[in-house]
Amino acid sequence: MSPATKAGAPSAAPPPPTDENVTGNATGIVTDRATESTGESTAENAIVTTGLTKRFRGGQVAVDDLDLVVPRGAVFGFLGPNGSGKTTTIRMLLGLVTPTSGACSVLGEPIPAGISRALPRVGALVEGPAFYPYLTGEANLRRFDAADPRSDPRTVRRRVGEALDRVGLGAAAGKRYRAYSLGMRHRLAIAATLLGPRDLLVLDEPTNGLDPQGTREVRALIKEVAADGTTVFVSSHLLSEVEQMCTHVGVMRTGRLVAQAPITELRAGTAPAIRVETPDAGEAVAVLAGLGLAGAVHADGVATAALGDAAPERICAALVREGVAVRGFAVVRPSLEDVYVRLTGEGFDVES
Ligand SMILES: Nc1ncnc2c1ncn2[C@@H]1O[C@H](COP(=O)(O)OP(=O)(O)OP(=O)(O)O)[C@@H](O)[C@H]1O
Repeated sequence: MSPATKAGAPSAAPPPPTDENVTGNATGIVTDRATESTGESTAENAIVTTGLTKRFRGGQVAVDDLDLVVPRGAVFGFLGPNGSGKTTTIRMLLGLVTPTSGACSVLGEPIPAGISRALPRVGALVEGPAFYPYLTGEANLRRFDAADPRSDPRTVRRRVGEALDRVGLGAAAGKRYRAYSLGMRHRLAIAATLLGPRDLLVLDEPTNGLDPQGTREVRALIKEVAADGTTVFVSSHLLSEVEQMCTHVGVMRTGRLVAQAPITELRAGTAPAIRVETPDAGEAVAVLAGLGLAGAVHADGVATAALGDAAPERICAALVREGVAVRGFAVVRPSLEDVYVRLTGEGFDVES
């Protein structure tokens, strides 16, 4: 099997389901049953799933009754800890694994029935890239393209060149893959998803194993691709990453979707607070409470309270007026992690 086609290769043209690991289709995936039951338009949304469920042989429910809606044009962060069902969901969306029940549509096409119409417009990167180490980046992409029966060999030179330029590897096109840094390898994998015009990119943990610099590069690249109008569905277990890159987020936990919304909407659900660094934290709390701010407390030389409708500059002025030595003063917006903890009541394997 060539590296370009073996499971786990970045694939703009995933192979048909092998179903080596599926429990068959006892209840039958009703893929042509429209996803209308959710009332979500498959035309306006790049991905819609309804009750999507995957139970592996042995009874393991990897994905449980998933109703996912990814609007067109979004950078949708599919967030969840290890083992929460992200990859299995992505594999179902790409027709690589057959759902046990439920339905899904990609770019308005039911999967798997309409997969041949949807996939040419989808670039997908699932798990680790697999390229020939002794070939150049350009030659690897050419081989990769040749493995896609839908691609046109007459335009391969131009398309490969454009994809390499797009990911910033134009100058390194003639370098052997084995001489690429890890960041360059990830970029080449993304280039492989961009060998044709794509309406949707599906990227499974595209920054896995990258150093902070490489992570930043890939994040910037994803934003650039999205700015051109491509919808991006990207899985990650890193909250900070999703927060910096995505417009929308869906949070998975043990196979279930516990939240999905635009990031701004999720954050809006948690009120901002003020944070005062001072050696007079006890006095600061008294002043804050006196101003009517709720939840004023202090610990380790930091006084905090809910901001409410109060004007931060007035709070700061009042503290100084009352003789509190203000060393630091900030309005703290809740991070996605705060929201996640509030939603699920749990911590998260955060890595910033
Ligand atoms: N082929 C399989 N057979 C049996 N169980 C599986 C199979 N693939 C995945 N699972 C199980 O399904 C659950 C979800 O796995 P999945 O890989 O979808 O999670 P994930 O969120 O992508 O995790 P990670 O972030 O570690 O990649 C896990 O408990 C996993 O062990």
